[in-house]
Amino acid sequence: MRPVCVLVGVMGAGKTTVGELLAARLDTAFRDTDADIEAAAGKPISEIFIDEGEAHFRTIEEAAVKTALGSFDGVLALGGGAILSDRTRAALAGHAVVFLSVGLSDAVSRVGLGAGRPLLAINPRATLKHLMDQRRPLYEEVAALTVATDGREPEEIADEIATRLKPA
Ligand SMILES: Nc1ncnc2c1ncn2[C@@H]1O[C@H](COP(=O)(O)OP(=O)(O)OP(=O)(O)O)[C@@H](O)[C@H]1O
Ligand SMILES: O=C(O)C1=C[C@@H](O)[C@@H](O)[C@H](O)C1
Ligand SMILES: [Mg+2]
Repeated sequence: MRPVCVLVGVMGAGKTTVGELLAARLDTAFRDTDADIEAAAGKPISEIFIDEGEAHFRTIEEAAVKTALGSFDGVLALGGGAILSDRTRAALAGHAVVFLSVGLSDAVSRVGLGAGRPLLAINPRATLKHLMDQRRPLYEEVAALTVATDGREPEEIADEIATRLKPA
């Protein structure tokens, strides 16, 4: 069993929003590893960061991604930093990974003050810029498709992915 596609991208790229729409279009289920982690921990990711720290979050995130990749056949969204793990990037080889790209100004306007996103608690704009610069090569490394999202409605993005996922 494998996901029909796996969405990656920085916070605010629209993985959750577009993923839900895409799953509905493809008549399949949607799953988000951030939600899996919160359900298993019984608390929000922001509290996991406060109580156990980011390193612990990354460990449980790697396990959550591995589980989902092997047990789910719908549309899967990963957390924005999941691709930081070498093992996760290796596990994504051969999957239909879609990188939702977004520029800094659209990402900042989408995440606002970063509520619920612990890494954006301080200076969201500068932090997002740093994360985007650091991670873009990793998203590109794992992606089979890159879809630009700036200035576009989530429905239009989901339609493009559905079209491009279809075998020629
Ligand atoms: N294409 C878009 N145009 C305008 N707003 C969008 C678009 N995609 C997502 N949004 C909005 O941006 C916000 C962030 O989107 P979303 O939560 O889907 O991002 P994400 O990539 O899942 O982020 P995270 O990595 O933090 O989970 C939401 O308020 C959503 O409604
Ligand atoms: O970009 C990141 O590192 C994160 C993105 C979110 O999806 C969550 O996984 C968490 O807030 C960390
Ligand atoms: Mg999300």
